[in-house]
Amino acid sequence: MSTNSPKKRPLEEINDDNSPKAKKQKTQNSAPVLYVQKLSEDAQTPTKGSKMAAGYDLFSAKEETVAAHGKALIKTDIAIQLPEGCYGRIGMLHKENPSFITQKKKKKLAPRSGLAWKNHIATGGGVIDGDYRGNVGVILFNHSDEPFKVAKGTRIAQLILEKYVHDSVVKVVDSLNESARGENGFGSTGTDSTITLHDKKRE
Ligand SMILES: O=c1ccn([C@H]2C[C@H](O)[C@@H](COP(=O)(O)OP(=O)(O)OP(=O)(O)O)O2)c(=O)[nH]1
Repeated sequence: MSTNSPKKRPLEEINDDNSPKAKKQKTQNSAPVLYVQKLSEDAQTPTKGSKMAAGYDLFSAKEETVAAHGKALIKTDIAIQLPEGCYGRIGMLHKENPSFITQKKKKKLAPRSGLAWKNHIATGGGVIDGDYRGNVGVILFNHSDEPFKVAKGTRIAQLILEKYVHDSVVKVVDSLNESARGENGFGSTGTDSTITLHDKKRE
């Protein structure tokens, strides 16, 4: 056998490169990373409810009560470093999400959906800057007549990683380019009153 002939890779190695396992590993290696620092023993790692879920569930680190028609800042006891070019947006758990389930009671309550929806709980604030390294807090508003108890370890909100333009500049101008929508807004595309508004304009 000639010593100059190019080295052939074993067949198994080639197959390995294309195997679903190898592909998954490659994807994982190049995936954007959300770094999470736990600030106390009560902190929980954000988790995705499903593979295609848009957001990571965030958990309350302490027991808190949100007063009726009141608000509270619920600490997660995690600090995060977002992937380059992203900010974090805190949003409400989807109403179909089995939310507000304490870890202990999970088995018992798992089929329940949308306590957030049923209990008139909404999130406020919600923008986590890329350079923020403090405790991620979730502002909860309670629009109901009853106090809302948040147990330790409760899923309270979701964190969505969103890409944004961070290097834009502001220019003040006398006019803007034309668009099909123009100044129409606030339900202009879907309510009867808007149709009247459009009709009036055409007259
Ligand atoms: O729901 C929220 C909103 C904000 N923050 C944190 C992350 C964010 O980067 C920082 C500052 O938030 P924001 O800029 O909205 O508040 P601000 O009142 O403008 O404060 P600052 O002057 O510190 O920017 O507070 C949270 O943990 N949860």
